[in-house]
Amino acid sequence: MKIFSASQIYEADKYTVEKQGISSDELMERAAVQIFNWMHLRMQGAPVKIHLFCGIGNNGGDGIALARHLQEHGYNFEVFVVNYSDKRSKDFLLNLERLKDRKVWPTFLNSDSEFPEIGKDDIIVDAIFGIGLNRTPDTWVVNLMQYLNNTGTFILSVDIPSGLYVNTIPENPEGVVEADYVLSFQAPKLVFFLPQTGNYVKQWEILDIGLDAEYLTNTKTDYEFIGKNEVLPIYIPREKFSHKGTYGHSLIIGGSYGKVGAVILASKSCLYSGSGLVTAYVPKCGCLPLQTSLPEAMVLTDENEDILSGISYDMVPTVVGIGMGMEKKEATSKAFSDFLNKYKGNLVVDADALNLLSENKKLLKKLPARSILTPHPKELERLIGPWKDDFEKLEKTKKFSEQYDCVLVIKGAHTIVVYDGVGYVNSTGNPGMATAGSGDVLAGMITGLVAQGYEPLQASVFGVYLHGKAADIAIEKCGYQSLVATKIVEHFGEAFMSLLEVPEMPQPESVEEN
Ligand SMILES: NC(=O)C1=CN([C@@H]2O[C@H](COP(=O)(O)OP(=O)(O)OC[C@H]3O[C@@H](n4cnc5c(N)ncnc54)[C@H](O)[C@@H]3O)[C@@H](O)[C@H]2O)[C@H](O)CC1
Ligand SMILES: [K+]
Repeated sequence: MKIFSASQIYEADKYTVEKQGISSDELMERAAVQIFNWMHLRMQGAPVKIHLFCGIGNNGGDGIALARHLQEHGYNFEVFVVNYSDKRSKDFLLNLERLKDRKVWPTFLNSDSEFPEIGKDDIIVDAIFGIGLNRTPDTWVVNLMQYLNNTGTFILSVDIPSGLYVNTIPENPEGVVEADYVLSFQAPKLVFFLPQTGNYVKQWEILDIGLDAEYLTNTKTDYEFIGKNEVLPIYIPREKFSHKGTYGHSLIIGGSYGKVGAVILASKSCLYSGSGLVTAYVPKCGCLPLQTSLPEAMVLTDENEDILSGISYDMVPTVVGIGMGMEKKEATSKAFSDFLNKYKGNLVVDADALNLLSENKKLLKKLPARSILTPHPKELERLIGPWKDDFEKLEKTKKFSEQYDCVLVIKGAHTIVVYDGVGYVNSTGNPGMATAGSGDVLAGMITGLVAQGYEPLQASVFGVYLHGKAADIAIEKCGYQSLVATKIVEHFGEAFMSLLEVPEMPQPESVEEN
């Protein structure tokens, strides 16, 4: 699903209005009807008090139009106009008139107004600011937002939590509504998924307001939201007349005394994601644990007992995954540099191999084209330098990825894969994954997918999705706290199978036989 910028949404509006021969107010009406239907389906006419807080732009207009539908269906509601400016939008005014025609009189809130009483079990509709916010809200509006947040009442935000911008981070973190649910028009906004702003959005859903399909399809976006529909076309089914050679030979290089587990996890993950063959390259101390815990993998050993000191092997890997549990000893650093001088094939770089790249930036130029780098936030910072906010982080990452022609996997609650100027925002995963070894498992999975012929970008996007999906399936059985990395691997099979599941169709009501 595409993630549009604010200017693209405004353009889509304009295009839709022209092409469908409708007025902009009709688009607002569609938005309001969609929100009303969503609420009506859940509330079924319940007399719960609804407090609508409406700004004076089109987001406020949506709220005012919604109030009209609530009145028509006998709901218990009250409308407040948050009068933060005298530049009221045309469609806001039109809907305000329509509401007044129905004898509904909103309360106008100004800088000196007292805020209304709100019960814990009531509902707040937040239609104060939408995607048109372009400066910090006035102090009294920030106070109102704080007041609403502190009521503990369920907050339903229209389009976006008021106070959030679409393309930047709010200057004042207090001046944002904390939404329990956001009903966003046509497409999610990038800020729903970023660490600094995602906390303002507990849950979200898309409402289709019928923006022009041709515009939506043909417009290229800087970000995409990756769900099942997006990964299904990537999936390569297995062929009947295939053999283990068809699915590649992965070489996992890493490990040091006390950190052999990282290589075991990555190798296991690589096998479970479908790599035909897996060889692990480890210091001598890693041989026995690998052979006993993972008989499917082959093992090559370094001359050194405890660390990697020279990487040489007599096989031709389809892909190399390097860095898990590797440590940054001098001999290892030299071995890694020598390896990069020689190796020009598919490469996945993780953990301490990333840190070695950060410490010796000259090595970056030696990375084979389209190498995949899988940093967590600290490793990313070491690679690209500090950032002032999430947007700058993304811009710097894009630049870095272009400069070194590499795919960057920014790990986080919503992992974002960056390549060729586009960010692919993952939809799966859960807080249980914040556990030791889950990164090794991801790197192993992506390596395994590359081995099977997935292109580096596809392998990264698909691997991140499946890794999160496996964890989502696993927590159904073990809960967040007990989700260890091994359990993620053990649910890869179910994650793959979930791709082929067809959503259950509603059954026709059974007809009783006489
Ligand atoms: N295609 C769609 O998604 C549709 C969305 N709709 C709704 O329209 C809003 C966007 O409306 P817009 O009028 O452009 O912006 P806002 O409602 O967010 O209004 C803000 C308004 O006020 C000015 N302003 C901005 N920041 C401040 C500030 N800090 N203090 C005071 N004033 C400020 C600014 O000039 C704006 O004009 C979208 O989110 C949807 O809810 C349509 O209803 C249908 C199509
Ligand atoms: K809003």
